[in-house]
Amino acid sequence: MTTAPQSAPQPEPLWQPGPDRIAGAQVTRFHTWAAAHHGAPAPTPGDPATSYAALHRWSVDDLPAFWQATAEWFDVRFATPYDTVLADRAMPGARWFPGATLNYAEHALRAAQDPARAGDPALLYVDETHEPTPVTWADLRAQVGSLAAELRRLGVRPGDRVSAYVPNIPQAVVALLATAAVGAVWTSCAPDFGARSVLDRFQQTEPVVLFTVDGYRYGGKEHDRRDTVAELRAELPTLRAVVHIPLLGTPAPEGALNWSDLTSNDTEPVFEQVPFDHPLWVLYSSGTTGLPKAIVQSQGGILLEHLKQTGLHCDLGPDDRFFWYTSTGWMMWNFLVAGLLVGATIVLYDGSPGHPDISAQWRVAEATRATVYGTSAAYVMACRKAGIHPARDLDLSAITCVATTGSPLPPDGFRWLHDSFAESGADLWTASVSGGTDVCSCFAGAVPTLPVHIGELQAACLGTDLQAWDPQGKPVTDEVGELVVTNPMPSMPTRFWNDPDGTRYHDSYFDMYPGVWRHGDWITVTSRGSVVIHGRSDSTLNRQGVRMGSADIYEAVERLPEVRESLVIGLELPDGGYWMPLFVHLAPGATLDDALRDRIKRTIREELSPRHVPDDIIEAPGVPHTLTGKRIEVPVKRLLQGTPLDKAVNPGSVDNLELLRFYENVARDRAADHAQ
Ligand SMILES: CC(=O)CC(=O)O
Repeated sequence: MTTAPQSAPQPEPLWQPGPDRIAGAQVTRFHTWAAAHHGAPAPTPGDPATSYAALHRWSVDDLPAFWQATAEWFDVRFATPYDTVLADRAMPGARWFPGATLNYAEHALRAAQDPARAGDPALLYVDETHEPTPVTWADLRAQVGSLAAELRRLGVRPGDRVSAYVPNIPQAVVALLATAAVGAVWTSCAPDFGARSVLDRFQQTEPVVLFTVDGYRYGGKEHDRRDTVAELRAELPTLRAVVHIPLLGTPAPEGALNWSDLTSNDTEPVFEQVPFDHPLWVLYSSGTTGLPKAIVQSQGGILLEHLKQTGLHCDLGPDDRFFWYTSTGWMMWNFLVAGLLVGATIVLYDGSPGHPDISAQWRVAEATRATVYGTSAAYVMACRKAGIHPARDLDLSAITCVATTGSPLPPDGFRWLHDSFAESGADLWTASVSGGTDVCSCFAGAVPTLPVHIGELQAACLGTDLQAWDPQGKPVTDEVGELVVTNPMPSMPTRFWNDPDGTRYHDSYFDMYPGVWRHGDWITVTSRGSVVIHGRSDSTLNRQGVRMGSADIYEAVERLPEVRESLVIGLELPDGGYWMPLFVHLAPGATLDDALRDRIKRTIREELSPRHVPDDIIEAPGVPHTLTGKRIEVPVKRLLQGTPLDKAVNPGSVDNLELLRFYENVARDRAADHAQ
């Protein structure tokens, strides 16, 4: 596989943490403590890169010691002790902390019991008015206690599924924590998902309760979802209760319970102590080519992994305000909630990133004094293109870190973030992170003690033996390979919900390299330990045996102001040939004439290589995405290969099904041309 030219051997970092930040980082303190108490190698004074590399090596070579240290460092409360840390390290099938019982929600609400913090905000809720509304730790705990008691009264038992069709509002967090307190299993969809998409998910998990809004506000408009809710109720026969959250102010429909009635008794929460591997929630894959995978993650596994991520990697603590722009239909929402585990205030924004204008997310960060702000790489690139200056025009002085995910952050995105904060004198840590729904976490990303190099994730995360492998299963460095993880992580799925013999789970990650997690991304692990993500390996472009990542092409092409978004597809033809069209969605006012075509080709040739230059450049009315905003490549490839639309894609998984008709027509026209 060829990729964008790699950085020179020792490039200048874009950013370097100062000595105070390194000394104050929680991972630094953890390292010193783990060396004293758990056999980690001693930190190398004055050399944070060597220190982190040694800590990471230890964390993957001695998994039990690392995870035991993590549990102790974060003071995880086991109601019954564990027999051993890792009884079986097989993948799939690893057995973590057998014998232990605990409760995730109990940990998320710990700060509420500190009298000094009970009146501080646990949640800061912001809608499109951009006016923050706090929910204190004490309020959050009381509401969770009340709702958990009501759920029990409704007959909800450990293991029952509790579903939610709600946006990113405080009620969603309360309902998740109450569900976890009971030991029931949470599952959510955002209310912009249509009925079919929700049913594809919830019909697999058969919930007994549905929390639902009547509608939501987005982009300055009200979106009434009462008809969809009625359809969900009709199609989910396992429901025993429906709880109505009147976001638009409508009365509860017939037979539904009122949110406020269930959450207003000031009841001490009772936390069911469940086994470590007891299911916490079911997340779903995008399901573009079939039913979404119903991914089960455990209470203990998520608790430990998220403590590690928020505390050691994002460096969050009680003084932080953690904002990630997300929805309840994306695992980054679950990751955002994890801020509570380390006592941080979490910022919930329910609204459009572009209302009233492209600066909306930055305004939320300003209004809430967010310290760590996460968003999508696509939003950063859109801000760059729009030419805004958020750090100059707003007071973003509380922000210490901007993190991105969703797709690789292109080098121009790193530069833009860094430069726009530097122009107002700020020292911004830019963290591009990558993982997935499958582990509800990151494999590589933020490390507060390491430098940031343009286009690179700082390092593999602790306890994650992340490697790039060639097709023979040999690790490669400074070369592109398949992203694999050679050791189990506690947040890996315990199973898929609807997969009794585990076949779908096994085939999703373990068929290429038995016993090793293969994620489906192309990556480079550099000799400096940083990581570059090149895109999905299931949509690889492969021209005459040379493999290329689509992300590299997007990055080059979308730098041109005329190109709003692009989609490249590589098609093996029946005659042994290869066709690689590039679809471009143009910016308003731009025209795809010969001059623009030439400029696109020249840009790709010069920035990547002649092999990356597409065979055709075709104007498209838009690029289809999954419901969590990722470009849809594989289904478009199938359409171009002649697969009918209803077989190429699961309609419930796409943001704009109509767009796919355009790609279907391209396939039809091509087939007609070839028939002549
Ligand atoms: C952490 C992630 O990898 C999030 C995503 O891109 O879905």
